[in-house]
Amino acid sequence: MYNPRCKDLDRDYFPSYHTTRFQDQPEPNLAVLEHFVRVTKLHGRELTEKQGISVDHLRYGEGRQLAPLFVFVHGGYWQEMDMSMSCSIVGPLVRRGYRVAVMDYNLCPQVTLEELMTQFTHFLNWIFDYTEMTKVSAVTFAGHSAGAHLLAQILMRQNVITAQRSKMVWALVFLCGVYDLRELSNLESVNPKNILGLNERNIESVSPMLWEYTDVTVWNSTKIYVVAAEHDSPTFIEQSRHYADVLRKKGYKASFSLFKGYDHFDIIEETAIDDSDVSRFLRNIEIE
Ligand SMILES: N[C@@H](CC(=O)c1ccccc1NC=O)C(=O)O
Repeated sequence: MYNPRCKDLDRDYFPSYHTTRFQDQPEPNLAVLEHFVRVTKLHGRELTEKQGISVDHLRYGEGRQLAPLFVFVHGGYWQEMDMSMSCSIVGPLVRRGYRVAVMDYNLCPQVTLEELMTQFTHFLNWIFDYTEMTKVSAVTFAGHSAGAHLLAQILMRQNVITAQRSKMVWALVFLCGVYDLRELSNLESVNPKNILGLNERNIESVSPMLWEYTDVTVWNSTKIYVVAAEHDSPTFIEQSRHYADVLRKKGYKASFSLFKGYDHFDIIEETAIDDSDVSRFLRNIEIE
């Protein structure tokens, strides 16, 4: 167990129960999630309405000059949220000279998690084709929660990610993710009626914590940041700490950090604010 003292795993795997905000509301967990959806959707709309940034699936830079690309993969435990709630991160990065790609993906149970993971590798392939076609200078990938889990595959798919491609990757940012799915696969709260399609046969192959990593050296120019929020559950925090350890022991340049003051949701909401702690962290990645 990631948190041996945990008495209620359902609770530990329900990020909204761990917020310290909205305590004056009858159900703070519902309030934090409702707030997250409202605020992140607003961030998306404001990009076009107030900030003059066009959000298609990709924002192209003016002309074809070299620019770094930032790719964001949203969370929602593979079954909720979509692109319209995933644009908070765009504004501050565009203002720093990045192009930003925000990924949309099929949700469970329309696809099983295994199918979604396969589709994610197609997305990675497409992104790298795009970087090659449009002269992107470097790429940073960030995933939140379930999106961090999906992103972990980038380290495994040598058939898609050639050495030349991994050298283009400045950083991988894993925000508040889960990397070992064994505990959550039987929780009705996270996997109702097994909509993720998990079983004993596939549980290890969908758990990045348990993978054998080979070809680590092709990633020696990529920094890996494994981040958890202070007000994530102890289980979530330990998953991140442990995953950073696993990666470091394999030889990756991986670090763990706990972001003070944030919960699972405002760590994303505040990516929309140019001088928030999380935006400052994302911005510093390029100069570290
Ligand atoms: N229903 C969950 C929501 C959730 O897990 C979640 C929501 C938005 C973004 C990320 C999430 N978690 C991981 O992917 C909860 O209330 O905590």
